[in-house]
Amino acid sequence: MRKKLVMVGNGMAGVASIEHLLKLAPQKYEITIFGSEPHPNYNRIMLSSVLAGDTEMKDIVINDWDWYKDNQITLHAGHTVNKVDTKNKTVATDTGITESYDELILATGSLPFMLPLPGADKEGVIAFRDIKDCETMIETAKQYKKAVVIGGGLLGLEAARGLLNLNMDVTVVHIHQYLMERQLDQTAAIMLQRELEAQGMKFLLEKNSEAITGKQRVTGLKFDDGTWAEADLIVMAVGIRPNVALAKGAGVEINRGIVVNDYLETSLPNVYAIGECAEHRGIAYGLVAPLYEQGAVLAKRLAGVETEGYQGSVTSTKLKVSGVNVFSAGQFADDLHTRSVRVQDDFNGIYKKVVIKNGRVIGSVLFGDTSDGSRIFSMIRSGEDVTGKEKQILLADDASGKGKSDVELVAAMADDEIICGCNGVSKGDIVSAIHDKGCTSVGEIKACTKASGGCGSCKNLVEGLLAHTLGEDGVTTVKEGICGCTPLGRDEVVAAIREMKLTTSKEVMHVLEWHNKEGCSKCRPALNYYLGMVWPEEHEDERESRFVNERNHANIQKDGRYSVVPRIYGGVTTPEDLKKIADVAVKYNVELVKITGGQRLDLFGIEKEDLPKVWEELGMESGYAYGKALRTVKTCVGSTWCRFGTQDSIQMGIDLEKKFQRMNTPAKVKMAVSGCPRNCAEATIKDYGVVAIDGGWEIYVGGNGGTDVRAADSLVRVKTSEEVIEWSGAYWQYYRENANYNERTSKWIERVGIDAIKQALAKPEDRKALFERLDKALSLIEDPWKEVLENEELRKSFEKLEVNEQLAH
Ligand SMILES: Cc1cc2nc3c(=O)[nH]c(=O)nc-3n(C[C@H](O)[C@H](O)[C@H](O)COP(=O)(O)OP(=O)(O)OC[C@H]3O[C@@H](n4cnc5c(N)ncnc54)[C@H](O)[C@@H]3O)c2cc1C
Ligand SMILES: NC(=O)c1ccc[n+]([C@@H]2O[C@H](COP(=O)([O-])OP(=O)(O)OC[C@H]3O[C@@H](n4cnc5c(N)ncnc54)[C@H](O)[C@@H]3O)[C@@H](O)[C@H]2O)c1
Ligand code: SF4
Ligand code: FES
Repeated sequence: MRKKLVMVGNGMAGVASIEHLLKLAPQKYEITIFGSEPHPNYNRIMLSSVLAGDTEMKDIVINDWDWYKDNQITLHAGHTVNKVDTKNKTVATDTGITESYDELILATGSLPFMLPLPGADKEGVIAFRDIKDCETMIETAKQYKKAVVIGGGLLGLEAARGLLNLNMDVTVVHIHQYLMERQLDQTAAIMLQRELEAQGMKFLLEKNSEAITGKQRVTGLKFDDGTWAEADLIVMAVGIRPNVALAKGAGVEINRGIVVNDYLETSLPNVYAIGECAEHRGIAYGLVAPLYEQGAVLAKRLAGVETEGYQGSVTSTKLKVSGVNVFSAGQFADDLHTRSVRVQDDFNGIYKKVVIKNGRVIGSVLFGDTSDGSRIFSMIRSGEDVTGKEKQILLADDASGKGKSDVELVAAMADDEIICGCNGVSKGDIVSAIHDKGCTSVGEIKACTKASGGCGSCKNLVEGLLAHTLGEDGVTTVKEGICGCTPLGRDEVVAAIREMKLTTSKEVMHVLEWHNKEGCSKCRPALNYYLGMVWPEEHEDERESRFVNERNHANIQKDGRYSVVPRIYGGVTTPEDLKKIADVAVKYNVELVKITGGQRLDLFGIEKEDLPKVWEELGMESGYAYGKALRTVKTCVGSTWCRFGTQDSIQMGIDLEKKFQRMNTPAKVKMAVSGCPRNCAEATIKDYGVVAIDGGWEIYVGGNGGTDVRAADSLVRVKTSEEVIEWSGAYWQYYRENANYNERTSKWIERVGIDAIKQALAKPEDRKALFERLDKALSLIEDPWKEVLENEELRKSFEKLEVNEQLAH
């Protein structure tokens, strides 16, 4: 006789455990499952993707009706168990079904916390927890416009992104000073907020909701500061509470959740609890990875297989919002006993932080680039000693000191270890898909096993496992799109812009079927650049797509104020200009005047609202110190003053700067001119360097003096100054037309090879055509400072700091 196993709750944790049990002891139990929801077991995580329109409801079913039949499981879907009689070992449902058990699993999950606000029972006030909520939102969006999401945590932001995709006007109301405070520090949260605002989300921070207004249906949300927000739909995403009512009624010990030991046993015999309803060593988890780990242990216990028990989990999270990469793990906040390593790059929207205590990594926050996530998470879990290599965790260029590579990480994993937490896919499952189903790419693994189809944070590990199993050559690498919003690469996008005559980012995203209709911080500035490059006349610069410095034509500093660098051609100034600069510096309390490495004067500590006045009073052109553009042309004194000089390097530098100022480029570019091979202007570590030689000039390209120092390659030797300008124009246009957005010339040349560039510029007629195209583009660009001064609306945008920007300071 088989023993009777009854499970209450047909959700992710419980059914995953049953799957394990069926593998370990297929015949041991006669299994009955009760579930309140009228569906077979589905992937709750993927509701965010369904809402965002990226996945269809039918694709999130984990085990369909047939699976229950095939495994002889009786499923009562749509029936809620409302009584457990532990004496007689029976359960009873609200629909009149009674079932006896030998072993009982409580897998009742959580309930969304609903703020007990007056009016919370009105039509249009919902949570985001199940298929029904998801369907309600999709239906509501067809009829109504204004959505308010209460709660700026993971769930709230994923709901908000989905509602935006449904064309609703979405405001997120958050009680805390910054978003996702349970997962992020303030720096990462501000970067996230900026990115989401750029996607169209609105935020009301530090707002305490007081009441919901409306008659039958909601009309708005009132706050305790007397303000109000209009709403046709309110989604509450303010956390969850373990669903313990049934267990409590049965006399099982409850704390926050149902208290369980390492074997998932409750205080009563033959009654187990698993998943979000359970509390193990004081923790009730709210993510699936720990629940799968619990499931494996419970399955062993029920199958009679030896297990050392569940030891608790370290968790990591990743926000599932297209175009935004956010990762958080462990203890990410600093305290007296921790020290951290951080990398912050506001220009590319990247922030990485690793928190270390007693020589061990205990937590991390990554924003913008989360590719290090699995590696760092593995360090947290293993507790390995990183003393002396702390900085290399984030900063090493190669793998040395960075810890294990993804291939090494997966190689060391046991077969039943979970690689994809979102979908509960183990290393063994993926290896089987590779061997038995012939999968050779991440896309194929996703299609076969669903691994990497959720938050995407396991993608590196899946890639590592493919490489480990098949060898590097056996893996099919699918070309990466320019960002997560599209599978298309740069060349395909640029070709489509040309061929289909696309002139706005919206058009590109629409016609090329971007997954995320608003784009993201990676593709929006890139598209704006490509469009401007291909259609200099037709494309209107999309200011909102640019990063903050380019929008404000000045460099934002650490303290939120700005620095201003006026154009000083060739690094040569005059007493009149110096006087003007000094006057402005005094008048606007400039705290620091600094001579830069590029021979310019940088005025630090200017308030945003003063920027237009400063520009007006300087009466000089913008030095573009903030832009992906020509920054500076550095010169040495040259033949006019220097006894070694063979050419007039100052004049050459001024001519180059006057000709190419305001030129937009894929990444910033710097030039230099030296009057003899002694090269005092350091021209061979510039993007474009000109060095005087006997009877002419030698032109160098692709140098870099920054993080990755690179000596420039010699491009050509020419005789006259006119030829220097001609080659320069052709070279710049070729770079503009062929490099990836954000690709410095040094990286570009390494990628395409100097010979290819020499070949492309070899013919005079090709150089002429390139030059003409650049000339055309340059003729259309105005000085950006002047543009602001002459445009009332633009000037106004500097007047007052917006609330959200104030926070960023
Ligand atoms: C939109 C969304 C996105 C998420 N994204 C992520 C993510 O990216 N990563 C992550 O790790 N986690 C995510 N989560 C959390 C994750 O879904 C949960 O941690 C997980 O589903 C919990 O599994 P569970 O089995 O404990 O509970 P559930 O999946 O909630 O299952 C419990 C089931 O029991 C049923 N039930 C309850 N009481 C009874 C009763 N008395 N009788 C019969 N049936 C009953 C419920 O109806 C429910 O179907 C997300 C959650 C949501 C809502
Ligand atoms: N990508 C993911 O991993 C993912 C996605 C969705 C949900 N989840 C999980 O689902 C569960 C529910 O998510 P959640 O975001 O609701 O929970 P949460 O507890 O992580 O976040 C709730 C947020 O709401 C805010 N809040 C609380 N009261 C508020 C109020 N009165 N007004 C405004 N804001 C208020 C809190 O400050 C908090 O940031 C969590 O366990 C979460 O981990 C995970
Ligand atoms: S590079 Fe030559 S010309 Fe220029 S300053 Fe140095 S020595 Fe003089
Ligand atoms: S861990 Fe989220 S998709 Fe794999």
